[in-house]
Amino acid sequence: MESLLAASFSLPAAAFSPPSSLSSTSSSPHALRSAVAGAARAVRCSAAKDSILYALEHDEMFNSAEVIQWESGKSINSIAAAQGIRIRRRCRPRYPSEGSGADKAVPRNMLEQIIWDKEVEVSQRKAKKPLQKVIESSQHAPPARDFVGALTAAYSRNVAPALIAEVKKASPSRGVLREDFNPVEIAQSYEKNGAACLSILTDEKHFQGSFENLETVRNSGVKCPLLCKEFVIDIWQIYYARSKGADAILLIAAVLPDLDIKYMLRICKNLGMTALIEVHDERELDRVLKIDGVQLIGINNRSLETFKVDTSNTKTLLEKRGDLIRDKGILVVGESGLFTPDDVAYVQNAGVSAILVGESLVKQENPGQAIAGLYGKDLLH
Ligand SMILES: O=P(O)(O)OC[C@@H](O)[C@@H](O)c1c[nH]c2ccccc12
Repeated sequence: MESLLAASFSLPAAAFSPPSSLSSTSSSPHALRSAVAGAARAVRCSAAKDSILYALEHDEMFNSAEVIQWESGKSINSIAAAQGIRIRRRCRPRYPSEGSGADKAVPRNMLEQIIWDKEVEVSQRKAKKPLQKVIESSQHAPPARDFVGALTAAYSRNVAPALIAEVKKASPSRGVLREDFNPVEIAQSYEKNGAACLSILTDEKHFQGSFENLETVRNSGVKCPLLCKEFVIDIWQIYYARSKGADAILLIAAVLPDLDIKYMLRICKNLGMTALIEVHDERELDRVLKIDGVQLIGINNRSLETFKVDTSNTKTLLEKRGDLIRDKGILVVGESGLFTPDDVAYVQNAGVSAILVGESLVKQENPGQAIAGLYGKDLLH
């Protein structure tokens, strides 16, 4: 796994007795970087090594705080748990002192199940197409479109939350939403009826989506910026999404420790992509608000652990943190469970600039025409 934390915690502890120059108070960033590079070169696990060396060579973020975490010998699961993250990772090698960890456990909820399946899927995909190859493909993709720009333009055009319309065939909570599913037709009809951006689900196992859907929509002449709706656990997926034409990608705070979010944000920025960082509760929101460079936060009204939907979640979180969010110039997307003009007005009054809607559109015979029903008016292009 190529995320920075994943890579670092794949290292055997013995490979990681850094020189004393690595102490956070005494070393310069340069000394840190070269010490870390030295340690990385000594590592036998090639995926971890590639990832670290790649990060260093491409001037990815590496600071003393991370090295301290790295040095601490804590597993990603215990670091994540300390940040309030309940979702455990399974496939990452552990420190010997950690015992059997999550290996023999059963998943505690659907999100954990999805993440464990995703770990297997990503490692299989990477075996077929290693990180370097996928980075090369991403460099040949047409440039990323301005996701945030499209949202703000649509907001001022309509004086209503900009629409991110979702191309979604099925979900674990709702089953198949649309039998006759043609992603390009749905995307074109959303665009024609005023969607600012589109969200394309790419998870196959639980949502019946695919990266092929993302790619065909991107190549179909649709101009709206595209969000890759994926369960990202590894930077490989970000480069892959870009190589298939994504302009933005979802990062879920319930799954990713702060350090992974920071690292992934940096990669998105380098690729010209926008990260939509999804939160569901106050603790996740507070974590994300401490991270620099966040432009877009999604408040999911649906818990991915219990699937309970509660639209007042957006309102409650914005009552608590709306001022800080505005001061930071962050745009908020209200996500899930929106069906009527009243729902849209409710989240608009709560302070969102955009909404992310799947089910209530995709279930209608003509998903594009359903947009006017959702807003109670036609949207301008
Ligand atoms: O179909 P709905 O209730 O309108 O929801 C859309 C979107 O918010 C939802 O699909 C979603 C939000 N966050 C996610 C993360 C993964 C998968 C799916 C999602």
